[in-house]
Amino acid sequence: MRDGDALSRISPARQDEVGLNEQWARVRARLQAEVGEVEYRTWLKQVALAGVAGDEVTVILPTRFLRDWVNKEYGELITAFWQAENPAIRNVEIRTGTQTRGTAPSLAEASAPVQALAPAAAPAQPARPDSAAPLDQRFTFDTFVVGKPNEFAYACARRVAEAPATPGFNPLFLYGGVGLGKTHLMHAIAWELSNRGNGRAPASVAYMSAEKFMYRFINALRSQSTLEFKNELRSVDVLMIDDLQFLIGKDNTQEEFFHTFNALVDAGKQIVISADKSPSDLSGLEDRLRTRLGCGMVADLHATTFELRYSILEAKAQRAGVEVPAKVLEFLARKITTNNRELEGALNRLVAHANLFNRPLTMETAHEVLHDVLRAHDRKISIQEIQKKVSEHYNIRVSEMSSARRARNIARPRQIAMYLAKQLTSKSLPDIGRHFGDRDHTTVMHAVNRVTELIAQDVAFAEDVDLLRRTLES
Ligand SMILES: Nc1ncnc2c1ncn2[C@@H]1O[C@H](COP(=O)(O)OP(=O)(O)OP(=O)(O)O)[C@@H](O)[C@H]1O
Repeated sequence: MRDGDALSRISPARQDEVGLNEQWARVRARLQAEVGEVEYRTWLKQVALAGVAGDEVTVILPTRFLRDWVNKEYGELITAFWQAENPAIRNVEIRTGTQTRGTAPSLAEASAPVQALAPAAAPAQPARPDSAAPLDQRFTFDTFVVGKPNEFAYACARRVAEAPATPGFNPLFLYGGVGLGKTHLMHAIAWELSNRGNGRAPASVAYMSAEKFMYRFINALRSQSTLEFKNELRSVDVLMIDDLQFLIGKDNTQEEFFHTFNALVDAGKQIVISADKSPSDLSGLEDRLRTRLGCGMVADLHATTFELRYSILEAKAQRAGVEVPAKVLEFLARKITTNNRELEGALNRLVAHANLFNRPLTMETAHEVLHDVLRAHDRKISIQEIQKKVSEHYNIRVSEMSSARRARNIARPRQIAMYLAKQLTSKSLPDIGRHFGDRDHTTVMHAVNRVTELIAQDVAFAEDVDLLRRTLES
């Protein structure tokens, strides 16, 4: 997008914030006028100004997909409009990121290098040593949905955040399967402790994965700075190590961790650990470490229930400001049962779709957008099962599914069964045809199209098919 020839004579841009915002408002208005309201709302409304550094403007978009699309389709237009506003601008950089304030950055930020501006991280990160990892701003107690499977772990985490290093809660050991919220709870504790009010000073918190701990330790060994590493870690109020199972088989790192652990607990500091198993099941960890890990509070995050999954989806959809019908939430909560990360990922895809196309979400859209995820979670519904259920529903004999009879009361249920076979199984059209009296794949395709049409035209018919689908999926 650079246009070096024409503009190389012009000095770097130094704009005050007001001027910058005004220019940006005019650029947006011109974009809107140029591409029209619908296109603007679909693709460009979410473009936000991140800042100006030298002769380069940086704008940001919330997703990579949007960034790439806007870059490809509108990059030149945005650059041209910026240059028309301000001839000192030579380049417009389009990145992913989110804006935390409604306006452009301050003058000090605007003249800082672009790399420092995007993507914007929201709340200030807590005081922590250099080796600690940043915290995810989304992982707070407010956004954690509590249900039967995680209420105990949540209560323990809350307790530690309110009164760290209370005997009986130190260390706090959180364990459970993949994606059940261990990291979320750890970050929530860290945010809480680092923003403490009521006259209490913010605690210094070091959160890192066990893997990072090991690499930091190895680096310290190499650069002969183990003393600094030890001092750095031992100076914190709270040490959190995520995914401790990574230390299995890493004897030297375990040893170092054991000493750090002891030094901190002896000094009255809080330790929070997460792992995929309980301390007693973490075979491969040294016995003395396992014993110490289990001597505080051990809390299990159990596999989620349908109710918890539904509540998580509901809360996340609400936060995203997108109306998702209860039927769609229920469908996702029934279908994606293994881990909350996948559940959230599926919802995010639906939300992005709804935002992009500005269309309400329906069951059809959910099936369309998430077909790959759903297929992976397929309960392996068989065609025979579908044929049986549909026959029962329409009160016909199962053998009619394969018969040559073309009477409407037989042919329509047969078409519905073919449609459901296409939707709910991963079988190909010829495969499906074979199960229905060796019919040709074009017959199956016709059935799928006909049922799709009828669903769009006839509400009662759509409800009938949906009911059958839900019965089969439950
Ligand atoms: N109870 C919950 N309420 C809201 N969001 C949740 C909940 N449980 C999990 N999540 C979300 O699911 C995703 C995965 O959670 P998290 O990363 O905390 O899992 P984890 O148990 O640490 O997994 P791993 O074993 O892979 O480290 C995150 O986006 C998190 O916000």
